[in-house]
Amino acid sequence: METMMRSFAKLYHSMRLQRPGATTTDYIESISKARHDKNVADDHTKTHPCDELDASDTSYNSWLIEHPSALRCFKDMISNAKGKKIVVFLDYDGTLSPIVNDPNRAFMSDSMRSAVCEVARRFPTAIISGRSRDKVYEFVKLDEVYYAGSHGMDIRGPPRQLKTYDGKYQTKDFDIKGNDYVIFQPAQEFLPKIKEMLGELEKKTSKIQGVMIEDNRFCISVHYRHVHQEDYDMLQERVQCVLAKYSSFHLTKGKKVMEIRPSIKWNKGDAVEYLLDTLGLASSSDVLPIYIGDDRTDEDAFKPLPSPNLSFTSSLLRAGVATTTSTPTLPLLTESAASTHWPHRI
Ligand SMILES: O=P(O)(O)OC[C@H]1O[C@H](O[C@H]2O[C@H](CO)[C@@H](O)[C@H](O)[C@H]2O)[C@H](O)[C@@H](O)[C@@H]1O
Repeated sequence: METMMRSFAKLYHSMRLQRPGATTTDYIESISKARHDKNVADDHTKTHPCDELDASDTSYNSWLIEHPSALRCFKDMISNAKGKKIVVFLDYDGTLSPIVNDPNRAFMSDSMRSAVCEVARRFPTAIISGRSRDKVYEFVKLDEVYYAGSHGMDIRGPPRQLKTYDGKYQTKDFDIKGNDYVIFQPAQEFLPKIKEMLGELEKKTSKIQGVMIEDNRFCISVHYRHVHQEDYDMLQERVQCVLAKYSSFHLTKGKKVMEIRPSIKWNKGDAVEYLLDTLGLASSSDVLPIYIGDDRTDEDAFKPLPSPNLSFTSSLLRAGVATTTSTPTLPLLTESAASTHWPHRI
């Protein structure tokens, strides 16, 4: 218990420190201030209950009761973990690395790497990111961790074939040390279209200053952090124009980024379930999965987590990240509702 507490404390400490100007004492207090500071608010947080309501607001307070912050309830969380098998899921951008202007330079600090490594040596740990799996590995460089890239559509997980998929989408893999894995890629059939779309997006947006298109393998990110606000409409129209030709794709929104994803019912939450299943822990009542993330797509991952009384939000991390950006928002074009059954298209 003691060692478990130390490993998590180290991880939380690293997350707190990556927030510019953060100290361990001002952390919680700064959140409500950040919500009202127009200069530091990130577009992404505006519609979140945590950000629209005042700390004295009763609905905000009741929301907090249902979604206690992991940092504020750290001790409770640890005592709830007594006797449980812990599995740790982590987002990358904004969680293990700070939000920075250049997506190619979102490096992880050495102290964060060592904290994640320590946690991963004690508990099964996976990083689930919107980035390509290779890119996240390039940043993290830890072999102790499982990786899921492309919002969970590219998983390198435990070597367990699942009957549910009848061998479909699963291929065997191993690393240089001879460790076995299974790669799970439920969106393989979309790869040719994604390649095509990448070319079209690059052509259509090349004249708009500041656009950056990132190939995340099973999805595409169109970054607009450096685009002039007066060009937002033009960018939006051009992306929409390309997307209109590809009916089996849809858009979701992140921090100053539009994410183009295949329309299948598969997100970070499904990746969490898949990993628990392949770890042989899906139906065990003594399992405590912990997910830490800062973005809206991470909320998909909270959904499959069991018993609400053991679920904690990372709203403080969200607010912490929100203070690092200040540019205005590009409205979301479309966001499809997820259907409930795999393998539906959505
Ligand atoms: O699921 P995640 O790992 O959080 O990935 C979401 C997006 O993260 C990255 O973009 C974000 O971080 C960049 C670096 O700090 C920042 O410059 C950008 O504005 C953010 O949106 C990544 O580059 C995207 O591809 C992911 O979709």
